[in-house]
Amino acid sequence: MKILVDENMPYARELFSRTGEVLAVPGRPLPEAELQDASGLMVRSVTKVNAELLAGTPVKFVGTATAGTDHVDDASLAAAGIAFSAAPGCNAIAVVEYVFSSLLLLAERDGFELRDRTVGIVGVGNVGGRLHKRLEAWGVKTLLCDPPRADRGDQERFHSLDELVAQADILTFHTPLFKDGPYKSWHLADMALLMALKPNTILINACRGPVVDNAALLEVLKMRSDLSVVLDVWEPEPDLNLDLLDKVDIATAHIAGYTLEGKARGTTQVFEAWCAFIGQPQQVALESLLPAPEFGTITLHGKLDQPTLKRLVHLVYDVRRDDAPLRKVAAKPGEFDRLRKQYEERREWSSLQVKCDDAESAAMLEKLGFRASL
Ligand SMILES: NC(=O)c1ccc[n+]([C@@H]2O[C@H](COP(=O)([O-])OP(=O)(O)OC[C@H]3O[C@@H](n4cnc5c(N)ncnc54)[C@H](O)[C@@H]3O)[C@@H](O)[C@H]2O)c1
Ligand SMILES: O=C(O)[C@H](O)[C@H](O)COP(=O)(O)O
Repeated sequence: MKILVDENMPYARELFSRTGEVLAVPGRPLPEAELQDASGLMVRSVTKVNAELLAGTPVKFVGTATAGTDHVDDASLAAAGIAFSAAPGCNAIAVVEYVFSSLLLLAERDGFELRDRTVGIVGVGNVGGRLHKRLEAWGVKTLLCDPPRADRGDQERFHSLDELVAQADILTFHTPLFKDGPYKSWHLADMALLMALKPNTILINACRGPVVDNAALLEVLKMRSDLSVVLDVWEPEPDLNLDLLDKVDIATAHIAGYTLEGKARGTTQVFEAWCAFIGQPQQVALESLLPAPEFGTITLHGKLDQPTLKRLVHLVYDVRRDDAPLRKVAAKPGEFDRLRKQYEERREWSSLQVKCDDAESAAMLEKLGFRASL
């Protein structure tokens, strides 16, 4: 049995080879000839998959090691009798830590306390929900917008997008990309929304590029120098708008979810789904795969204030390590994908053990996702 796996899926070779012959291939472009004798296809978000691509091939299972699924036409796969499985939530912690890393950087640059700001979260699922919890733990006021959850009668207090725009100092998008339908998110942030943002708003997009109308954003940034913008995702990718890149404050190559843990979870979630599909169920413990973190333990004396939190956060992941390389190479074709393929190992905050002499600081660090002890 031959299984094609995206070459950007850590641990895929060693796991999938337990069940068959594995071939690691680039995701963009996918070498389609290899599908002719493949039973399974494991992709990431850069590979567009539909029944047409797989017609006439023996592929019976498609897995994506990603949270987003807009690159897969799952309805056409279902109609063709091809099973599909994704990896919901696999990299949610990574995206939350990306957002914190960015906000703490901007807070230091502009001299504000996060606790004095209101954060509007659009899309309160795996990413938005965790972001909400960690911001609340740090004492930051949040406003939540999630019409699908509100319509399902979820107990959380939700607001309209207009309310968030009117009240939030920071607006961060974490929705799937829906091109149509009742919860269409394509160009959710359009010219009108962008012009209506409060003075000095920070806008973050780490979900899908087209959720923010990039052409409109560029026009607005030419008129409004008060706004700060963090973009991890672009419209389009990989050929992002270089004028827009120049104007945003933090720019990265769709790597917000790229912790080793996040990617490995994506691989294991899809591997377990594949094993169940072929009738050989097995579970994989993430810890059995991951190497020990580079920076194990650090000692913290006294109280945890914002500058100290920033130092800890940036010790594990400083978003500038991804911003500068993108700006250097973005004009060259192929470099956006190269940065993503050759991504230097990044770990989650839980990889850092913080020894504290203050019980309150230790409790706070634990709530935020670090490992802390007294
Ligand atoms: N930049 C990255 O590396 C990266 C990593 C992970 C996920 N993502 C993207 O972020 C998205 C969110 O990830 P997730 O894991 O939280 O997904 P999720 O499905 O767990 O949560 C999405 C939430 O958005 C809500 N939603 C749907 N349509 C909405 C709308 N129009 N307005 C407001 N809310 C809406 C849903 O009800 C849901 O609660 C993914 O779909 C993916 O596209 C990007
Ligand atoms: O939806 C996701 O999970 C992320 O956007 C995804 O992980 C981005 O990385 P890619 O799949 O493109 O390698």
